[in-house]
Amino acid sequence: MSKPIHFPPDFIWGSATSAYQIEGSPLADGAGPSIWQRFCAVPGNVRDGDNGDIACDHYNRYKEDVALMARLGLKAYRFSVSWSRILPQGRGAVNQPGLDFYSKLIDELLAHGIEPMVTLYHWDLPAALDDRGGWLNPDIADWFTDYTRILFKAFDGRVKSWATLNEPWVVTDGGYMHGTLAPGHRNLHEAALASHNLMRAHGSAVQAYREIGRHQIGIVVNIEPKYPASQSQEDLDATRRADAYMNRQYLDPIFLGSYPPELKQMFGDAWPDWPAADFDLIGQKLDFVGINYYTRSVVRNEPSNWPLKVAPVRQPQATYTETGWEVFPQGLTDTLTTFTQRYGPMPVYIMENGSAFYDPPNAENGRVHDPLRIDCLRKNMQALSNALAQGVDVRGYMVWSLLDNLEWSLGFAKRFGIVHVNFETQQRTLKDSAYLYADIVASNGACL
Ligand SMILES: N#[N+]C[C@@H]1[C@@H](O)[C@H](O)[C@@H](O)[C@@H]2O[C@H]12
Repeated sequence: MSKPIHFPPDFIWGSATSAYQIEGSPLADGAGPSIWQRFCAVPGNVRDGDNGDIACDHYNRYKEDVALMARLGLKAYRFSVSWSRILPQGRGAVNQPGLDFYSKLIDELLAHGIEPMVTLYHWDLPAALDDRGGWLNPDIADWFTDYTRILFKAFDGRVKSWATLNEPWVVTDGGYMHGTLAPGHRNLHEAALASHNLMRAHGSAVQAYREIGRHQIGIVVNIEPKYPASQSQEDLDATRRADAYMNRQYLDPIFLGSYPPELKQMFGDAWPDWPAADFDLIGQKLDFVGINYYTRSVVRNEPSNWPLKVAPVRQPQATYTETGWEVFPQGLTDTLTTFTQRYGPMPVYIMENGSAFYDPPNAENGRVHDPLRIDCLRKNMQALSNALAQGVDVRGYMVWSLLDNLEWSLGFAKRFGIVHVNFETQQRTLKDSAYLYADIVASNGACL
């Protein structure tokens, strides 16, 4: 029987997006190109040749979208800042119209009683910095810190929640290990170097915030809990490797002062002995951790698979989303309890959770019925409540996503929004899941 669903009275309900996925107008008002602009321009990189030139046109429609958030009763909105709007060359001269856009967005949110939660880096590195090596250049820790200082000084009076990075694992695994995401490299040595430089940049930005900021700062990581396909030693070892690579790689250096030993075993000479001083920098105290949870994976040993030698095992009875992810709400509970057990109690936000299903508007009444997304949402709410009942200090939940948007290399075909976007007309239509989410927010989950 399901346990009673309960959320703390001050639980923060919101939604999440990212700049390149929704804003459009990537070069407007003096902005510089990002690596995603370049990546999308290479034929074959993005499904259907899609790109962020228009996306949800949020750059021009942000007031309409904030009004949508207010209609849903959201208490918070997690968005990212495009680095190359602020610093078109990634460093040097500030582009004031870029700052002005985010200042107006923040004021619009505050005017509607919606807390802005800012992600400083959500994958759209300025192309000019990639020309200087990007995340492979150790100087990027200083470049990133200089960029974040500009935002801290400009917005910390109005923004009370900052996250340095979004999903560093995806940045390195997609961008440098497998080449499926910008900047499209496939190099084991580069993946290790990018990963470590991301963490150095994270620590340096937190250090800068402690000099300037007055509120809270954290990091957002994706966690995909790993479950062994069998109790054989090979599968148990494979599961540990997968967990070390995807989950512990980013939280261990922050909270435990070292990387999981499995990484050196997997990467070999591609994984140097990093300087001890780097871990002092990376290990800056955080005010919260943001966790993005979507799915789990069941893992078996697969010696032929470079470089982790693991393979996922599809679960025959399970429901899978359009992105091929198993619907497994128990994994959300397990992620949260495991986090607390490994790193100790601390404030956690679910900064992304959602599902991609294709639900076209009903031809007769224009409504968007999305029963599978509603089923996922209900089950994840139960799982979240169960984690809270087990003592995990979860402070809030941001549904991914407010709007259907550019799903990176999957283009616009994969729709995560609780609000449907017609990308021809830019018409927004609340899906049935948006109405349910509004009820959840209004009742603090009591409607479930
Ligand atoms: N795929 N998928 C959906 C979602 C993606 O759209 C976000 O930008 C990422 O932070 C994270 O991968 C999750």
